[in-house]
Amino acid sequence: MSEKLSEETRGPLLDPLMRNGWHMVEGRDAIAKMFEFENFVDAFGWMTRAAIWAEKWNHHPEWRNVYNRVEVVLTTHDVDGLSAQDAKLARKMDALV
Ligand SMILES: C[C@H](O)[C@H](O)[C@H]1CNC2=NC(N)=NC(=O)C2=N1
Repeated sequence: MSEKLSEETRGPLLDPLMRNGWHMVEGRDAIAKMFEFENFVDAFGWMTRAAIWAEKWNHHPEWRNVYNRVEVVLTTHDVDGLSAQDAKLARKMDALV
């Protein structure tokens, strides 16, 4: 079961992500990033690879694809905020680019 990140634990987990293009979503305890690819097929292929990990970890993104861009929002619905699962999936998404 995920736990909501505390003020003490969120810094070390989120700071590296913030340095890599992720940002807090205004008004939500969530992180977001816009991924841009060469074309639609590259974007969709990346989504497919990310989806396999999301399903394996039972932790799913909120995402929107328009042509070569994918806007991703990560938060943990079960705890109504950010958990370590979000940081883990964000790291994996960055690694899959
Ligand atoms: C029933 C199912 O295991 C839960 O709804 C899982 C599915 N995927 C999830 N994804 C995300 N982002 N947050 C969750 O709390 C979550 N919970």
